[in-house]
Amino acid sequence: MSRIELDKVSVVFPASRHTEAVTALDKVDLLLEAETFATVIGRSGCGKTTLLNLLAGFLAPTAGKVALDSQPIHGPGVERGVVFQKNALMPWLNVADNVALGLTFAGMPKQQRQDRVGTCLDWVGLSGFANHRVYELSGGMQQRVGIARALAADPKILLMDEPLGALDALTRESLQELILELWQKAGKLVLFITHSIEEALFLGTRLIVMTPRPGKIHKTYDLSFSKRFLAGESARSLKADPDFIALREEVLEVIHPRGGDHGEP
Ligand SMILES: Nc1ncnc2c1ncn2[C@@H]1O[C@H](COP(=O)(O)OP(=O)(O)OP(=O)(O)O)[C@@H](O)[C@H]1O
Repeated sequence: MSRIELDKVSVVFPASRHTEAVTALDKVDLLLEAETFATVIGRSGCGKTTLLNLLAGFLAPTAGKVALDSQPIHGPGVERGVVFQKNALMPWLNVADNVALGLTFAGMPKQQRQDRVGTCLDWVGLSGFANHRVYELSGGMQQRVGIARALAADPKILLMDEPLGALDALTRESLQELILELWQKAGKLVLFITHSIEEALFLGTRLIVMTPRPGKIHKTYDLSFSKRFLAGESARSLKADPDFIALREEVLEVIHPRGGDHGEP
């Protein structure tokens, strides 16, 4: 059972010759329990990626504690899988070898590795593409490879930084549904950053709304739309639900206050 804990976490990027010091996160407290699907939304610069980088172990806090299962995070680890908007696949490797990359580094025996890669490709609907080069795949298929690669090592938590941000609307919707099905099947704790309020509301069981300067968690919401989707309701009817629309307006008001400044979310 995985559990993420942030205790009064601050991240300050020091001033440089050309820039002032930035408080990317200011005394952030957060507790995420196993099997939560946490979505994170907020204006550009509110500290979303900084939060994910702390959990991935790419960054250390300036103050406070970041822990996974009560153990402080000191650097990257196989128990944390990461998916980025640009999936950083190796173009000279085929799909299966890209998915196997971490397993190869970890020294997993070949047969076991092949079985695991086969399972993960099956999960993301790419069974027939194991021998394709990644440049032969569409953007959506490449993101599926990135997701399969992150799942291959069977991480406890999955960290996703705008994984669907570069995709067209239809591909994005189908991958949202795939990600929910994988989440249900694999039972991971997920942290998912997005700029789309609709996506954040649809996918999350816990929505984290952040505000900038300094980066803070403004409010969190417990949500049930994704569970209702997995129980059989259609995505379209959920997104038209009055509760969904009311929450969308409420969150929009925090991110883009009416009469306030109107930067990109
Ligand atoms: N390595 C760094 N050095 C200096 N400042 C940084 C660094 N990384 C991030 N920042 C600053 O910290 C703040 C938070 O950045 P972060 O990337 O976490 O925001 P974000 O919410 O993910 O933004 P976006 O939605 O645009 O990706 C921003 O003001 C950013 O300019």
